[in-house]
Amino acid sequence: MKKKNISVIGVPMDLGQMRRGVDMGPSAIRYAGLLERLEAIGHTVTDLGDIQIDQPERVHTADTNLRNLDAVVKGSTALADQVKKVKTDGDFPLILGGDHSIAIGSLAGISSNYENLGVIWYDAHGDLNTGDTSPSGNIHGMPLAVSLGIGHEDLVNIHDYTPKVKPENIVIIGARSLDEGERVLIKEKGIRVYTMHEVDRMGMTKVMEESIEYLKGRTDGVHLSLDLDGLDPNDAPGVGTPVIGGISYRESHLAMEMLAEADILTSAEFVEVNPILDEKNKTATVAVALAGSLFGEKLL
Ligand SMILES: NC(=[NH2+])NCCC[C@H](N)C(=O)O
Ligand SMILES: [Mn+2]
Ligand SMILES: [Mn+2]
Repeated sequence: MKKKNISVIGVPMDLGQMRRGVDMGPSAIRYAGLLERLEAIGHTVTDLGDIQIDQPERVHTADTNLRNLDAVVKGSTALADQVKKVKTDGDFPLILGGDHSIAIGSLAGISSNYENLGVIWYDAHGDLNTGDTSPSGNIHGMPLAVSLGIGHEDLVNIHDYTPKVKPENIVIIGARSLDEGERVLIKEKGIRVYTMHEVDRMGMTKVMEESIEYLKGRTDGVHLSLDLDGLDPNDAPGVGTPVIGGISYRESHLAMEMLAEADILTSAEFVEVNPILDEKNKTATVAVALAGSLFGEKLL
């Protein structure tokens, strides 16, 4: 893989859901040795530090059931600004969450650079809810819908344009928990989804071969949004919304290695690491190991 200039951005965001601790994700991932690991491969790594996130009282904004909407909009905008700067410099943004609501800001900062940005959504969930379909009001269950231009106007219009992604440029991998409204949206928009059924049936090799082939043919850049709850909770226990029966540690390494070989990624994020729910920083350590594979680390 080509050597990259990687800019690391931490986003200590926990307002997109209700379990405290996920704001410490960026520290936990850095502590697990991310920067050293990527430098050892030969990349140039710059740590841009953390985006500042407000810590408001946990109240609903008056006219919406979206929890902490205003603070999420503010944090997402600040992240989008920073990501856009990194893209303008021609560097590779590597964003550390924080809950998955941060993908709203990541994609807002990235997508204006592309005609057809591809997105790989590696996740147990679809994160395709809106205020109307969400069972929880948690914005971390909405970022993919928001990026499609579907959802609250304050979220879809971050950086003054919408949509950020086209449905046909998205591939979801690892899904095993979808709400009714999300199922409807997937069918209506024709979004490509490899659920755990396909991962089991086809094997990760085929899933990744197909996904890479598909995105290569139609996109001019690809963002990886990796929710650690895409992995099985045995391998990644430190997440707020674990779902049993997930992608294994080994399958995940294979997926990352195949992405490295294809060298199609132009940005990436690792989200939902919650050190308080973790076992001795295992999940952050897994995130760093996967990042190693994603950026071309090889044993021999
Ligand atoms: N990024 C995540 N972990 N999302 C979990 C979402 C769970 C559920 N679908 C919801 O909307 O509340
Ligand atoms: Mn998830
Ligand atoms: Mn998610």
